[in-house]
Amino acid sequence: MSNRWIQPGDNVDITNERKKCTFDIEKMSAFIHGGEDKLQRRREILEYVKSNKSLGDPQPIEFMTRNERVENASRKIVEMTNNTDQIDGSDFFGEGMYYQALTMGRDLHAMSLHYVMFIPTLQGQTDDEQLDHWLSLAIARAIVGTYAQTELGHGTNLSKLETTAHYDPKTEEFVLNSPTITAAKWWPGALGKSSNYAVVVAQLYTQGECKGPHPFIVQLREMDTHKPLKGITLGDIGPKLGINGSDNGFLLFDHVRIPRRHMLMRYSKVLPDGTYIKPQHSKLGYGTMVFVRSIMIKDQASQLGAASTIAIRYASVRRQGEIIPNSGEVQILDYQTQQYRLFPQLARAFAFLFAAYEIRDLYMKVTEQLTHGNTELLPEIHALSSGLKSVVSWDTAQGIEQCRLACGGHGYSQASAFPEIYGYAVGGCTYEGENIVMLQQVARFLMKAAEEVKKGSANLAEICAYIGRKGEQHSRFTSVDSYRDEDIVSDLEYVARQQVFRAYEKLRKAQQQANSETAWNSCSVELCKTSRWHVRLYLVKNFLAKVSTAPSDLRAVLHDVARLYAFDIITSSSGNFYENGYMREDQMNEIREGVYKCLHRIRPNAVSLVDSWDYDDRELKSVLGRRDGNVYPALLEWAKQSPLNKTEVLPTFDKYLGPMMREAKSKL
Ligand SMILES: CCCCCCCCCCCCCCCCCCCCC/C=C/C(=O)SCCNC(=O)CCNC(=O)[C@H](O)C(C)(C)COP(=O)(O)OP(=O)(O)OC[C@H]1O[C@@H](n2cnc3c(N)ncnc32)[C@H](O)[C@@H]1OP(=O)(O)O
Ligand SMILES: Cc1cc2nc3c(=O)[nH]c(=O)nc-3n(C[C@H](O)[C@H](O)[C@H](O)COP(=O)(O)OP(=O)(O)OC[C@H]3O[C@@H](n4cnc5c(N)ncnc54)[C@H](O)[C@@H]3O)c2cc1C
Repeated sequence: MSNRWIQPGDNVDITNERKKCTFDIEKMSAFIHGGEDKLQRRREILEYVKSNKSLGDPQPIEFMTRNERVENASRKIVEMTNNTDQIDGSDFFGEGMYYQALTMGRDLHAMSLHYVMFIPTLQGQTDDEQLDHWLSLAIARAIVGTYAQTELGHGTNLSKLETTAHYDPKTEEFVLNSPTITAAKWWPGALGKSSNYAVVVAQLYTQGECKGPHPFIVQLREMDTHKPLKGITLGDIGPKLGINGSDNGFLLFDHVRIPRRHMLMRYSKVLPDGTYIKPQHSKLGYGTMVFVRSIMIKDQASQLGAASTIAIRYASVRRQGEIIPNSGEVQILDYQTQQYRLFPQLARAFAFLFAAYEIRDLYMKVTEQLTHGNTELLPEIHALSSGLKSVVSWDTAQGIEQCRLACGGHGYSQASAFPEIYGYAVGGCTYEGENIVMLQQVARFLMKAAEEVKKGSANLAEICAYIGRKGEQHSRFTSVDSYRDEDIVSDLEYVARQQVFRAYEKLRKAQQQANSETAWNSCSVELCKTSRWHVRLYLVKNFLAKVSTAPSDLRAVLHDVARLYAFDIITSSSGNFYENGYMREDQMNEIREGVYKCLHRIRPNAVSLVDSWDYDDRELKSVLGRRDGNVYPALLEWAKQSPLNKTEVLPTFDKYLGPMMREAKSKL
């Protein structure tokens, strides 16, 4: 079988790995990326990005100062968006995200929020007339916007946001104000220096009543000079753990007036006389968050896929220690512990990517239904996107760290790209709703389902139908080889269902003794566990179902990966499966053996599996993960670019170290 990943001059070990591959990598790449046509488009976009020198970095960004990073990112995003004819702009999830990942990397930039939240909010929250006016300006890039919701004092609890928008019917204007320091908007991406517009979420007051948080479009800076408008104070919030190419910002209003029609009025409205028209569903205004939570799943999967690619490739070229004495040092990928550390991360990346396709499809369905005023699926997409966002971003962050650790010392260097990948991805645990908080949103959905079941209703959404099923009292497991997909799912359903009812009963009891919120708080650890099990069950079910749709010659290898994902979940929570004698210790021990079997079976295909994700070096940006495996000369070249190496002797020597040593020597 031909293999496009093998080229002359490559490291011998990585080449040998690729020669061992038992499946068609191109076919696998097409399956992973949604079809041959999609794969072909990836290749065309890559070719274009590589051919346009202006889309490149003048030096590795790790060696740049923050100001240089912001400038470099701004230059590239303008060049990138000057050339959007290179992609199908309607395919944000596929071509848009790939084009931006290749060009911009993981440092974000002046227009990330413009594309990820500002434009989607205009699309989702404006009425027709507003859409006509604002969307064309935003798409043409005549204005650059962000999404300013979080404040210094409140991010999670939107009902307590402090920024106010008081309607004045005399002038038909809203007056935006930040009454306290804690009302300052804080965090919005590209707010500090780049954006001149923002969707600002503020408490709407009309006719003397507060109507809760609503979105408004607000001009922040003068069009020509880019100076802040009167009454507006804003700036950058300083360096962060990651995404330092983005100027996340702060913003305060001092009685700034905006026209009535700058309130986004697709769902809620304020009429000229101040009459408030409420939306059909109270959370329709939160739609952009649901959108971002949905696209985050793919983004997080890509980051974990990249980390796994780097670590697995590196483990195939790194030789250290002997397994059989005097027979030469082995590739570290041959250590079972290394496989145990890395292959589950790759398996997770697959599980998350396949879930990302599902949530994308559900999001599109919900959007379509909303155009007809149908809000039926809102609770389901809110629960699923919140749950996936939380579990996926957490596992991704932990997985990236495992990959880093598995690369030893070199994993700690920024040459590996791990610090950048981690700094970028771990933000996902916090933004778009702190994970623990979002898990509790899922739990609300699950507790309602449990209540329905208790009441004898069979009317549950498919996603939580397992809660109403009776299920087996004992696992059907007899041996790993005969452990069918439906048995795996049934075992996970048992544990997820048990946890739902454990939390439900605990909550019910607590509610008899305390008010609803206090009761909820006293059960919240169990409630979060419930949500995690629900999401893991979904991920496993979806992964196995997806594998069954793969071309037949890919199914065996993918099935090993999917089973590893499931077995890893089961064995790392064995206690839950022993409850009520559902599973025996000997059965669990067999499943544990199943993990080792999967590792052994995946080992020969490990490098080819990560090649199938189709990361180009341009996207990975990692010396350790480079396609050709020639890591050591590349590390030396990378280090030589350090600004500290521009001179043989640093001024600090003459200032500090030199005098110290000379003085010490003179005293001897
Ligand atoms: C032309 C092409 C060009 C191409 C260029 C392309 C360039 C592309 C660039 C691509 C880059 C790709 C990378 C993508 C990812 C990376 C992006 C990084 C950017 C990060 C940006 C971050 C932004 C933010 O963080 S914005 C701020 C987000 N904030 C939050 O999420 C706040 C969290 N809090 C909440 O959501 C709520 O307050 C909540 C849910 C905690 C509680 O709300 P509440 O009002 O107090 O409600 P509650 O009483 O608890 O519940 C009431 C009821 O309502 C239900 N509910 C709540 N929310 C929703 C919802 N959203 N939808 C539906 N229902 C909801 C809730 O469940 C309750 O229901 P019941 O139980 O029935 O009562
Ligand atoms: C990289 C990054 C980019 C961001 N970009 C934007 C942006 O573009 N626009 C924007 O508006 N915002 C943005 N944010 C802000 C982000 O959305 C918020 O930080 C996030 O929603 C969490 O809110 P918080 O900071 O108020 O956390 P807090 O709510 O203060 O959380 C602190 C702790 O309290 C816990 N906690 C809070 N409430 C509860 C509860 N009810 N029950 C149990 N535990 C609770 C949390 O679990 C957490 O452990 C960004 C943040 C980051 C890190």
